[in-house]
Formats: sequence, structure tokens, C-alpha cells
Amino acid sequence: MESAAEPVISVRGARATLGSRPVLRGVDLTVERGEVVALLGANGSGKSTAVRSMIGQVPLTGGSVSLFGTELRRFRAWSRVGYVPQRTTATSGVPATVREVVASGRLSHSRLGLPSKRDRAAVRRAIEVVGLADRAKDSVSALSGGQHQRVLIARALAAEPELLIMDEPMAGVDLTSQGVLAGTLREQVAAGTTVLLVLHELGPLEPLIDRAVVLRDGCVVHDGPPPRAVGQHALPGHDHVHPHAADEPLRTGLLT
Ligand SMILES: Nc1ncnc2c1ncn2[C@@H]1O[C@H](COP(=O)(O)OP(=O)(O)OP(=O)(O)O)[C@@H](O)[C@H]1O
Repeated sequence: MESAAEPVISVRGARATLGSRPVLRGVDLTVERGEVVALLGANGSGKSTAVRSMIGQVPLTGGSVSLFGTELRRFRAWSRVGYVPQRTTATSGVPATVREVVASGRLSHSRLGLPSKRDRAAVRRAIEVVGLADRAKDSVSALSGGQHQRVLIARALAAEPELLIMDEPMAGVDLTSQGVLAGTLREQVAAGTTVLLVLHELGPLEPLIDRAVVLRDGCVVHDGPPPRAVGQHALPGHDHVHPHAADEPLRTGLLT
């Protein structure tokens, strides 16, 4: 029986190996109901692998993951989870429309039956929320990178998930789309959605973040208040130094 106090995500001692390389080396991470947590770290630190392990796309070689209090191998309530993968530059050969792609995110609700009125309304709302109502009938191949990312987010939102996991939602996204995405996320958070975001840097999402978990080489090196980028440290390419521990500044290396 699920209790309201149960964390939405609980990762304990997670280990994963890709090829022959240990990519997660004992990761502990908890996300409570209603929290917005950023998973930060340099390239290759294991962020994507960590979130992919949470949705069963990467098998663990040790440790465990639970969602909504249920161990992953018993977890079936996938309509409660929205996942936005890291955007690839590859374009699909299938000329699906915006509405078709977004509606595919609702399939876990409609199951074998035809989409209900409620399903169709949820798809329409998700498309509106990301500002693409006027493009609903267009092929996704006609969209810009940022618009494409908005479609992927709408697809996750169409399921009206309680937990939203997004891998680098702002990467390669133009400023207009970044603004739309930040607004969309703000609405979801206000509605009580729990959010785990993989980010390279906090950027425009900073005001929404409750807590940051920083990975380095597959290990958690910080779990607490989001690191604040100030002055020179905010510049792209700068290896951040954040004075979390008075004696030894935490080098998050977020931008390296
Ligand atoms: N399929 C794979 N086979 C072997 N190694 C892999 C595979 N996928 C990822 N890796 C390696 O695992 C490490 C962690 O990758 P991961 O994508 O989780 O890092 P990340 O922190 O998300 O990085 P980025 O910010 O670049 O997305 C990297 O060194 C990567 O090269």
C-alpha cells in the first residue's frame, strides 16, 4: 500500500556499467512528492544513465530504484510518469504530425480502447501549454529544434503525469522556446507535479529548483541547495566553484 509520505523516486546504491565502464558507482537519490530536483554534473558524469536507470532503460548491476514506493521491477503505473529523453539531432523518417506525436504520450491511458473525450482534451491542452496549437496539424519534421523539444514535452504532459523526468530540456533550444518551456514547467510545478530535471546548468529554470544533486564520475558529490552561479562563475565554460563547505569549496564543474 502506497503512503503519501513515500518518496516519488528512491534510488539506493545504484550501480550500472555500460560497455566495460562503471558509469554509476553507488548513487543515492531521493525525490519527494512535489519537489523539483535538478541533476547536475559535467559531461559524462552519469546523469542520463541515472535517469534512464530510473525508468528501466538501463539495468542496474547493484542497488535499487523505487517509484511511488514500488520497486521498479514490480512497477506498472507508467501513466503516472512522463519522460522527456535527451533530444537527438536525428530527425524521424516518419512524417508524423505534432498532434500524433503528442497523442502517443496518452496511449498508456487509453490502452486498447479508442481515445476518450478526456484523452483528446488532455492532448489538446498539452499542445496549447507548449504554445503549438497553431502547428498541431503540421509535420514535426517542419519544426525548429526548439519547437521539436516542445512537442516532446507536450507528449510527456499529455499523460498528465504526477512525475516528470526531463533530460536536458533546454539543450539546443532557442530563447523563445526556452521561455515557453520555463513557463510550462512553472505551471506543472504549481499544479503539484514532481519534477526531476537533468541540466547542464540551472539557467532560466533556477528559480524553480528546490534542490540540486551533483554527480561526478558516477558518484553524488553534492545533494542540497542549488549551486548559485555569480559573476565570473556564471560565464559559459567556467568550472564552477561554490562555497558550500567553508573549508573546501565544492567544484561542481557544471559547465565542463
Ligand atoms: N551505450 C554506452 N556504452 C558505453 N558507454 C556509454 C554508453 N552510453 C554512455 N556511455 C558512457 O557513460 C558515461 C556516462 O554517460 P551519460 O550519458 O550518463 O553522462 P551524462 O552525465 O548524461 O553526460 P552528458 O551531459 O554528456 O549527456 C559517459 O562516459 C559515456 O560515454
